[in-house]
Amino acid sequence: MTTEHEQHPADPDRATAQHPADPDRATAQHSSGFSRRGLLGAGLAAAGAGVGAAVGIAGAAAATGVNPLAAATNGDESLDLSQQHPFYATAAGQPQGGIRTVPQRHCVFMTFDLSTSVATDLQVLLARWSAAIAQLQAGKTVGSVEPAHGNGVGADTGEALDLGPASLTVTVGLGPGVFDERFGLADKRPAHLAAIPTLPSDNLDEQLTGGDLSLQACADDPQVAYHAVRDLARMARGTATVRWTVLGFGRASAGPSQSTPRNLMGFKDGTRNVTTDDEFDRFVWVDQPGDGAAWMRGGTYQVVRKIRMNLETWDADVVSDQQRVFGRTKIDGAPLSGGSEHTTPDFHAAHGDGTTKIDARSHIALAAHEANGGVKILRRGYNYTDGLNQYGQLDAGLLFAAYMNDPEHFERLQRKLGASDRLNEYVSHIGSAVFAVPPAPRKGSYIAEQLFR
Ligand SMILES: C=CC1=C(C)c2cc3[nH]c(cc4nc(cc5[nH]c(cc1n2)c(C)c5CCC(=O)O)C(CCC(=O)O)=C4C)c(C)c3C=C
Ligand SMILES: [Fe+2]
Repeated sequence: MTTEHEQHPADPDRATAQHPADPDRATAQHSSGFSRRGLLGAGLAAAGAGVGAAVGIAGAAAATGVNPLAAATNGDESLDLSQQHPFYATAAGQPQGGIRTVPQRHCVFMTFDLSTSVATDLQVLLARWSAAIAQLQAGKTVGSVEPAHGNGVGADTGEALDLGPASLTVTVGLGPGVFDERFGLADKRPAHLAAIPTLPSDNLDEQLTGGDLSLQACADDPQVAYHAVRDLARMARGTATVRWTVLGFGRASAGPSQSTPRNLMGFKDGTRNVTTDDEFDRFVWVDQPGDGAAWMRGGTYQVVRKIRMNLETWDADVVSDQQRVFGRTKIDGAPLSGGSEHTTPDFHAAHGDGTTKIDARSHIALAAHEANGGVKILRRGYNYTDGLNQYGQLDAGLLFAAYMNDPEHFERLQRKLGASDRLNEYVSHIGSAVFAVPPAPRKGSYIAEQLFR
């Protein structure tokens, strides 16, 4: 598999935290210059080897369902909380972090309603957020925790002190409302930015839908991600109010060097995702931003859905049916047409009786690019839980976050999935929003500065 570090080796326009062409943005950096990765990895490997030797690896896996090899083989699972991603771009049109960035373990997503109708208030907020995010991604505070005057209010709430950058990225999005009549910015609206229409099977809660601004903070320490969003929300007081938020964990997508994680239904999620430079250029980055929206070149669109899972019903379903729902095996994530996880599914392969091995109403048969005019989207979701619902049942699901150069691509897929997907019996889309995500700013500038010129 190609690693992210091997991608875009010579294209400075695409140099980001993952792109080695630019040494400043070559990779996540160590704030201390000392990596614990090797030590942690070696420690885990030793622990795994010990377990394997004691009980017999295959025997343990069969008897308990626990894979004692996991710690030894998942090299990507060792964490280095001193790693940081730079916030500023070194050339025009480089993307913000949190899109192509190797998915971190935790994510806090929040949307805001603007409570002002003055464009300069929005401009000031974006400038203040940009400066603050640069600090936060470097593992610093956004201001004093202990003000000089004993009775002063701290600018930073302090709960991330000593935690390190933890690979934090904060991604800022602008919703359709930014371009309505309030701010005089209608002629700068990106070509494809519009509220997502009602789609089949939608069960949206108004309070979990929409927003004028979005923050997606992802980090390997949940407290670092939470602190970032909390202090940025604090900074927005008087200009924007919180609309809805979701705390995500256990990434439901994989970066190039990562093993595929599992969603709360127990299936590997993120196997067939957008990975190559060519796919990112074709399906994710905005190249044709539309009249007046040159400020969006190199950006993307973010579609977020809060999807509740009916886990009690799912857990009572037989595994063979669960596999039919997704079109893949549960343990290996292999397509039901055969092979292993990364084998290309054969949607025509049939049993002797003529029925296709991958059910035509399975999730992958309906979502695959082969069935959707070649369209792909980058999925970068997280699991979430809100505890228990009013009936004492598990309240949990998927914070589905996807990036694409035209939200119509999401709509196309969801129109089909919402109408026919076997998964619909077990899930309910309760939240939804769409945002334009501008490229990262250069140092001395801020997110979407060009929008206000
Ligand atoms: C509209 C887009 C999609 C929504 C909404 C969505 C919800 C959703 N997905 C899973 C679990 C899996 N999805 C998988 C594959 C997959 N899903 C989408 C799109 C949406 N999913 C696409 C485009 C694909 C790839 C299809 C392909 O090309 O084969 C899989 C299989 C493994 C993988 O490739 O990632 C799983 C598992 C859940 C649980 C869910 C809503 C709760
Ligand atoms: Fe899916």
